[in-house]
Amino acid sequence: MTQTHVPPRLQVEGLMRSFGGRQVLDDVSFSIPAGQVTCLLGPSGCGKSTTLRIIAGVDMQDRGRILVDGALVCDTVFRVPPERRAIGLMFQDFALFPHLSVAENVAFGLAGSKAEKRARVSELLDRVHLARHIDSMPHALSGGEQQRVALARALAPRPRILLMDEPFSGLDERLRDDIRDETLALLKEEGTAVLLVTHEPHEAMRMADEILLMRDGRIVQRGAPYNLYNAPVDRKAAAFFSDINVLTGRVQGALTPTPFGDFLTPGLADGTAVDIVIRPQHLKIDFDRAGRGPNPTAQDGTPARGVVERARFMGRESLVEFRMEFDGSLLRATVPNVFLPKPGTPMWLMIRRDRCFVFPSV
Ligand SMILES: Nc1ncnc2c1ncn2[C@@H]1O[C@H](COP(=O)(O)OP(=O)(O)OP(=O)(O)O)[C@@H](O)[C@H]1O
Repeated sequence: MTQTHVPPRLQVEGLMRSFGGRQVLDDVSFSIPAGQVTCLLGPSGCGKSTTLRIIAGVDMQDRGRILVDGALVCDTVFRVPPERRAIGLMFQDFALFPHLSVAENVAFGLAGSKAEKRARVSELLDRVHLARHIDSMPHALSGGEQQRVALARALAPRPRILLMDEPFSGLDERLRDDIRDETLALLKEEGTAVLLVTHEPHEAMRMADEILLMRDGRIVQRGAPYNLYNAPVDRKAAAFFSDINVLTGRVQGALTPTPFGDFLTPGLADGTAVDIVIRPQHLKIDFDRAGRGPNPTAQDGTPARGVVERARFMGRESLVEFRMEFDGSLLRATVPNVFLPKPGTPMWLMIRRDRCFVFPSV
C-alpha cells in the first residue's frame, strides 16, 4: 500500500528578520497541520508578532520561506500578495468596521451570490450565538460579543490558516476563559490551522495542541502543553509557566549534595554548577515535632527546616513562604485550599525528586 504524503497546512522555514541591525527573528521554523491550534508563546518583544506579520504578508523576511499546503507562498524573491494567501487575521482590538452592521462585517470578505453569503453569515452567527444581533451595529455590542463577530468574520471565507494576535487580551478577565473555550470549539469545527500569539502561559495551555515557546527571536522549545510544563528545556522555560524555587549546588560524582539531600545529576562533570528547579506545588511540607522532622525517603530526600515568613490565601490554594535555616533563603510552597500557618512557625520541607528539574547554571 502506498502512503500519500500530506504536506502541513502551514510550513515556516528558517525565517530571519532584523530591524536596524538587530536580529529580531533568528532561524524560526515550524509547521502546523490542518485542524491544529498552535500557540506562539513568549515574552513581550521576542518576535511573535513579527512572525505573524511575515506569514500574513504584511512584512517581509530577510531569509527563509513559507509554504501553505506544500505550495510556496513567499521566499525572498517570490511573494504571493496578502489578499491571495487564504489566511485569516484576528487581532486584539477586533477592528470591526463601525459603520457596517454585524451581518455586513461578517460578509465583508465573502465571495459568492447574495444567497450564499447570507447563508454563511447566518450559519456563523448562529454558531457564535449572535443570530439575534444580525442587524445590530458593532457599538451596540459588548466586548465579548464584538470578539465573537470578529471571529465569525475571520472564519467566514474559510481561510486555510487563521492567525490570531492576542485575540482575548481586550476582554474582561472573567469572560476570557468562556470565550476561549467557545472559540476553540468553533476553530475545531472549522478545521482550520490556527497560529495564536500570546504572552500568557495560561492561555496557551488552555488553547494549544502545540506550544512554540519563543525567546529572543528563537523557538527554544515546542511540544504539547503537558510536555512544556513537565519537561522544560531550561530554567527560563520552567519559570515562564509558574513561580519556581531554585537551589544551587555543584556536581560530585554524578550527585549534587544540597541541604535537601543528594540529587542525581548524571552526565555532568564534577564541579559543574547546577540549578535545581522546583515548582511551589512540589515542595512537601511537614510539621516540626520538638525539633524533629519526617524521616528521609528515596522519593523526597532529606527534610530541611524553615520558618514561616508569610502565608496568603490565593483562592484555590495558599502560598506559604519559608525562610530556610540552612542559608536564610526564601522558598515558596503552595498548598491546596486553606493552609495559613502563623509567621514564625517552624516547619520541614522536602523536595519531590520526580518533580524537580536540574539544569547547568548559566
Ligand atoms: N517595524 C519595526 N521596526 C523596528 N523594530 C521593530 C519593528 N517591528 C518590530 N520591531 C522590534 O522587534 C522586536 C520584536 O517585536 P514583536 O512585535 O515581533 O514582538 P512580540 O513578541 O510580538 O511582542 P509583543 O508581545 O509586545 O507584541 C521588538 O523589539 C520590536 O521593537
